[in-house]
Amino acid sequence: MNAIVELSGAHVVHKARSGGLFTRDRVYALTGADLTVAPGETVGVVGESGCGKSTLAKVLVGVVRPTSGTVSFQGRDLWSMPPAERRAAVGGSTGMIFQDPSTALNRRLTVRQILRDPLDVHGRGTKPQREERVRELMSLVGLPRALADALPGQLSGGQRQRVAIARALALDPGLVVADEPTSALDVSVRAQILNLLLDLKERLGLALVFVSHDIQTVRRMSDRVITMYLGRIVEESPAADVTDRARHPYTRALFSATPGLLDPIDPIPLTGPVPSATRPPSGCPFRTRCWKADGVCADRMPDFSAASPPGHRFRCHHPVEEDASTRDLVRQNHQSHPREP
Ligand SMILES: Nc1ncnc2c1ncn2[C@@H]1O[C@H](COP(=O)(O)OP(=O)(O)OP(=O)(O)O)[C@@H](O)[C@H]1O
Repeated sequence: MNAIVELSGAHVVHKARSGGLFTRDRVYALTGADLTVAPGETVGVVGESGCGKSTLAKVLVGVVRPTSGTVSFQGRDLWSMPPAERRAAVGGSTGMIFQDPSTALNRRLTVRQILRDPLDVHGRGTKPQREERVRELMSLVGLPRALADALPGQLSGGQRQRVAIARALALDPGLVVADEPTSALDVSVRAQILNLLLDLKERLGLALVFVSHDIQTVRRMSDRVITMYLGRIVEESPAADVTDRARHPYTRALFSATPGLLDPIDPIPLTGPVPSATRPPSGCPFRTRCWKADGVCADRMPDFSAASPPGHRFRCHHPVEEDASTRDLVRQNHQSHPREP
């Protein structure tokens, strides 16, 4: 089946800023990302703050242009298209849902205007057809019609996020990218929004890329989980296996620290801070915190190795043994302290 979107060797490098001014330093937000999203699948993206999850999400929907590498939409290189064609391709294929609907929605526009805007911009249908589409979108996300003339400030947080979801769906995209879609919401409405996303995905056959700090939710929502560390994708694993069969030490450590996923055991400790994205370590970026690291890890970043089942791959010179339990890893970690190679 053709991929909806495919990244190949995508790098994003920003100029670093200090006190509002650019410095000579560079921030390596995304390094060599290869990723394919197929129709109908849900891909979860996990990793600590600053590891490049949002950057990856924005590259996937054409909001950020990679410094190098390619982004292909249905086989066509997005950034070599003329701008008008690119906008049409992005608008018609993808929708994005941001973390905070209060800032993502124009507070001066009514719900009806917010939902009609993408239809107007992309010239979809006649005026009455657009009005009908707005009604359809509101009903799709469970918003009462009476709210059509409300402003975002008159809605609850959950209702605002429903508007943002409806807007992302306006042009009937095949892919929706949701970047922390529930983290700004009250705990009581988070489950409703997640269930809505799952329901829409099923009903509309959407592919979903779901970025979240909440590892438990990512695992529950996704078919496949991508682990990122300091701008790099270090593992791709079927979601069902990611808790106790992931092969990258970082993925195992991340999931071991999530309450409720494993038997109550001590998490695998990670020593030291995440290094700066301005000066990432040589070789494998995780080596400075990894209990398995040695000289080769400092020399070069390993290529991806394939693991079972198909679709599982990781980048590590010293992967976790296939049958190692998290308890084994905690023990190993205690025995060998991470060394600076
Ligand atoms: N426009 C920018 N200019 C400079 N640096 C940036 C810019 N956007 C992102 N960065 C940096 O790039 C790195 C990756 O950022 P990104 O927002 O993608 O991470 P993240 O994993 O989504 O973080 P979080 O979970 O905290 O949202 C970080 O070091 C961040 O500070």
